[in-house]
Amino acid sequence: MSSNGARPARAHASVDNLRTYLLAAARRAPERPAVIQAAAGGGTETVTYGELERRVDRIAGQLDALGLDVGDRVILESDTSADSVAALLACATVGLPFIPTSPEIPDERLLTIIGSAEPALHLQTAHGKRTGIPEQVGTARLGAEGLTVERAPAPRVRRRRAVTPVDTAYITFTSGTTGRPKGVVMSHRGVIAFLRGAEAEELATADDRVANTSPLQFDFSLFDIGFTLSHGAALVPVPRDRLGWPRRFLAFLREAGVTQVDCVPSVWRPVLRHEPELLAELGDAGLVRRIVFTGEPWPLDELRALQNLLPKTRFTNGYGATETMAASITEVPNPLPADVTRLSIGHAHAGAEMTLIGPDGTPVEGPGTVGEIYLRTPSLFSGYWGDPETTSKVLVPDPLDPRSGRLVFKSGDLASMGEDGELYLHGRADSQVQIRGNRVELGEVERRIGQFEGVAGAVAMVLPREDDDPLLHAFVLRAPEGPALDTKELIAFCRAALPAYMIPQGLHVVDSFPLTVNGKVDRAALSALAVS
Ligand SMILES: Nc1ncnc2c1ncn2[C@@H]1O[C@H](COS(=O)(=O)NC(=O)C[C@H](N)c2cccc(Br)c2)[C@@H](O)[C@H]1O
Repeated sequence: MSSNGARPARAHASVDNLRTYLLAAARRAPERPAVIQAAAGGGTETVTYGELERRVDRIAGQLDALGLDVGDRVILESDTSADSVAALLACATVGLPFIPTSPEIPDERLLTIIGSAEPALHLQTAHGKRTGIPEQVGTARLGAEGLTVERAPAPRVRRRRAVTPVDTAYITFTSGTTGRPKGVVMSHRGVIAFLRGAEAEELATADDRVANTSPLQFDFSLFDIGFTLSHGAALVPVPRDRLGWPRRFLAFLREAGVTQVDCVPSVWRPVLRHEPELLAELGDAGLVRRIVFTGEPWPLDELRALQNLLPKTRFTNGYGATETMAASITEVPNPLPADVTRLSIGHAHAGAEMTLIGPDGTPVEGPGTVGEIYLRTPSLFSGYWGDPETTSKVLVPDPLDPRSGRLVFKSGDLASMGEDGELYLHGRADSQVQIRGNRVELGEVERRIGQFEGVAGAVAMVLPREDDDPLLHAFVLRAPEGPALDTKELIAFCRAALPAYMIPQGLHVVDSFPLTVNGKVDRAALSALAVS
């Protein structure tokens, strides 16, 4: 306790704190651009590392004045921007876990998150439209003066004096497969451990300008922020309303001089369909030198089409789960050799290791043998918020060293080792499905359909039926301006290569895939399509 016994003064960010780690560049070169963003009146504006740090300190002081304690949660409802980055670094400075949420999530989902996380404060931008925040939660807005408190949070007893690396940096709520959102709790130490591993891959330099295209609540955005700032590079948040308009999206990338684009595969679909030449011109102009993608398998013909337009661009496949931020970052050859039918997820990033474990709990041997990926890594999450039981199902004793006390992440992803020593995904363990007693490799079905002329992508899933065995459905994405798809021919094409039980019984040709708020194919929405 401090000398006069009064409430201890707040010990701000210490070692291994997200703020200290991400603002290191502000020491070295405060005049360098940290964030380049769309300006209100058109064009772009630049916030330097020095200016960013000033905003962080101002907001940290305002948060400090609210009398919250280390560990009290702050909901940060915003898109990625200089202000929201400053706000999350300010939270990290004073030890307040931030819960990133996007303005577009529905009210009831926000209320579910509030019910679970019981935050002290809801923070949105000056233009934020959210209303109806429960009385017990303080509210504030982010603007030119930093924080403007509308309803002060109830005062807390400050029991903690320091912010330590094991304290929570953020909690991000994923829509768990059960539909009930799970809060993934990530410590400062965890997220920094992953970012250090990513740095070792030497993907960027301080001269890079990295476009962020994901919503803030998707940890891909937290990766973009952490990756970019830890390299002393410039973060370029792409305004959400441009992502759907290829011409505006590409014009923005050109205007901001973007050298690296981080996005999920679905972001490129409309660009490929409507503005391939404009994209090729960006590559010719020496922009978009690297594309980083993650989140789900990318249909190879789409990836190949993109590579044809960008022969000089490097492609990086990032694989992993929010519970460890990610696991591997793998260079994809450009062009992808013609005989390659699946992307590898390589091997774990520096500082981590993926092991394939069989149903009996021992490592699987030999190429081609499928096992579940267990990840040994320092970037493990702390657990699911308020749910130790579900946590214990994925943070498990290391099967190769159970007495050590070390926990590993049981990923739920199946993979096998290729002849090349690299790992290849085989889908989710919990979506391994049986049709008439035979195990169906959904990825196998999707790959075969994807090879059919005129198909731009396929999603296969097994849907249950009342009092009958489940049915195998396939949703087929037509290639833009491709030939009309003859489903009988497509089924015959599948029969030529797949066993009978892997032939889709329900075939649905679609012009686009529904997407989740994080930009992934929305399988729940597709399954609803099948029964309608
Ligand atoms: N590259 C792939 N190919 C195929 N299937 C992938 C890939 N990346 C994931 N997945 C799937 O998505 C699951 C996980 O989803 S998640 O928790 O929302 N996380 C994510 O998607 C993103 C992930 N946290 C992340 C965040 C930042 C940087 C990177 Br680099 C990666 C994994 O368990 C996989 O099933």
